[in-house]
Amino acid sequence: MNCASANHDQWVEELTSNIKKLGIPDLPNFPNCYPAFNPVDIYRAHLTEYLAPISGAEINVIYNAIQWTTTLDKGDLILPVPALRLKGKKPDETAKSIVEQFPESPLVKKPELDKTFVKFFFKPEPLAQLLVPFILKKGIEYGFNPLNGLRDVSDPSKGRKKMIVEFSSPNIAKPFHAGHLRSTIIGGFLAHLYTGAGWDVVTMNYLGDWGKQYGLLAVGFQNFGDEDALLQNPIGHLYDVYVKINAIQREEEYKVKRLREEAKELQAKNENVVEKEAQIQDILDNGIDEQARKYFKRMVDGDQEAVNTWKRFRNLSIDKYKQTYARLNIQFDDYSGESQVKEESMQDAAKTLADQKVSEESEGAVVVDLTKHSKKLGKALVKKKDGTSLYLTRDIGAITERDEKYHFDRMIYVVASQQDLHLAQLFKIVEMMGRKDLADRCQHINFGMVLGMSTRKGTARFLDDILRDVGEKMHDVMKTNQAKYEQVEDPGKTSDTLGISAVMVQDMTGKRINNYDFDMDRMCSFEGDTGPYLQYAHARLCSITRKADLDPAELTSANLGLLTEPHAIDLLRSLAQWPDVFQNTLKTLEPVTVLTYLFKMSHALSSSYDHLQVVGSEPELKKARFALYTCARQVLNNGMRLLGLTPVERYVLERMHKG
Ligand SMILES: NC(=[NH2+])NCCC[C@H](N)C(=O)O
Repeated sequence: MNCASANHDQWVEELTSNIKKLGIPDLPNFPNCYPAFNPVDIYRAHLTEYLAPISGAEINVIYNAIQWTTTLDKGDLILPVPALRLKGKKPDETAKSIVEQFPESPLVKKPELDKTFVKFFFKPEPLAQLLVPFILKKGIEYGFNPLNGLRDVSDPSKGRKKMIVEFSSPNIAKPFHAGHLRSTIIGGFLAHLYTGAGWDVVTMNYLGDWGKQYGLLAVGFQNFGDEDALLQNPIGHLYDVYVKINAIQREEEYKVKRLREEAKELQAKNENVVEKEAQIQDILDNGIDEQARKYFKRMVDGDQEAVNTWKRFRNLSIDKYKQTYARLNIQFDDYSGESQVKEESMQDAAKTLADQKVSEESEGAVVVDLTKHSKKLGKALVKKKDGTSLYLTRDIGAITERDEKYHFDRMIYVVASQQDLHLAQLFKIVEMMGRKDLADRCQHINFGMVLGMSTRKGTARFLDDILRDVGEKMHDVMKTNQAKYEQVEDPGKTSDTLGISAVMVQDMTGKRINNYDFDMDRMCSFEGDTGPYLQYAHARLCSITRKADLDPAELTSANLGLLTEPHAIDLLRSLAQWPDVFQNTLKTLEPVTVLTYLFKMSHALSSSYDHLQVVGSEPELKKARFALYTCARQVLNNGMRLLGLTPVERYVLERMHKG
């Protein structure tokens, strides 16, 4: 996607000659206008040129005022006249005079008036001539725009902007809960989004892998660890070990409490408490909690053996995570984590906070009083009485380290909204340290909860369990159509992919901030806007390609003037919107923006099948329709990949070929 490449130059030449044939003299050149990436920008520029003399508004204002529409009955592009900010003129009158004076255009029909709006509809034939070769040429890049990420659009040599997306970030030896699942899905999507926009994206996983509880885990392993089990299933085994040792620790805690009460009672009766106190002291000195504390201290002090054991647990867990992430099309460039934050960076930050009188001592601990800025932010603890760091302290150290290591232009933290306060405190403290520049480059992307996520066998613990369950469910469903089932090459793999799509699409169906119910039946259903439905739409297009048995190279010679039916035209109009949907998604940062579009497009597609048959049509018509469906498949494929889905080429389901 190098815009300076010979490939790109050749494409620009081709496109220029193509639009000349349509009566447009040259490719437009405006700020925010990317004709080589977004065909609708050619229309925007064309409309701007026609609107300038008749509206009296300024060119840039007009260009930016022209909007895309979410439903095609509103037109392909729409001009809200008030957005032209023409002083002293009534918008409805201006709109009327624009409609009356708008000259005959090679690209759009006569505009329509709708109160203070002017609606523009694309002429079908030029649209087909412009769009189909455009999509065929751009292929897997259609819709994406690598120029968005340039530091300076007029000078690509200044390089691309750098983005860190921190997401997923599970805690080792703890369950991978729904919050991590959502962070993984949304973060993966954001990474694809910014990569598609030409940013230089670093994906980062910030593991929860530090703190006294990891000393506890090591002690647990000394007691209950099993080498074979560890190697076979590190995540599951470490979790089991953790649960066991944690139970003992709790028991001891409870025992101390009870002994203390008993000692109190004895004291009240003036009896001897020496024995009870010795028992209490023994637990406090030698119990699991103290062992864990000592072990963690060894880790902090860099004791080789302790550190190595810890590294092993961590590395084995990461290897396993990697396999699971790969199923979701996700790779991390950087497995960082709380354990990786240097003591030095935390101390530097602590010193700055103290020097600037931002932090203060409070009963032996160190706090930052944020209530001066906002009551909601409260007082944040940054150092415990015993001098050890906290989750927040480590995040403060980490943010400065990342800045030094990556010099990022922006960083996104994809974390559940339960941690809104934590991240707000983090950003505020960084600002108060005199690093507003750094805080301003960071953003918290939050999301709501998943309710009732459980597997067939009980409460969900790990991502793998969830994916296995939905995969099995999809497999069952596929088997209900035995004849079709037999055509699927690797049903296990296909059902796995479908299951993953089901989970992901359900997750992305609402706005991020909304909670939703984890509903396995609904997400695996083919009725309604689900992952399997989207996969079905894609697989069906692939099947058309197979059956048409045409050489893709022949498509360039298709007679696109034959695409005249309303269904064909509406499908083309919908396909033209995809680059604008992508641009809009960069603003909303919501996967649902993409998903809503893909479902709408798929519906247009499915209602067109009966009207636009490929097999059995005249050869020329067959070719033209095949070109149209090839474009639709490309757009669906690009959209699905942006969401992190793996489009399947062949699969079966109950309602197959119903539509
Ligand atoms: N920089 C951060 N604090 N990222 C979020 C980490 C999430 C944390 N490991 C948890 O599970 O709650």
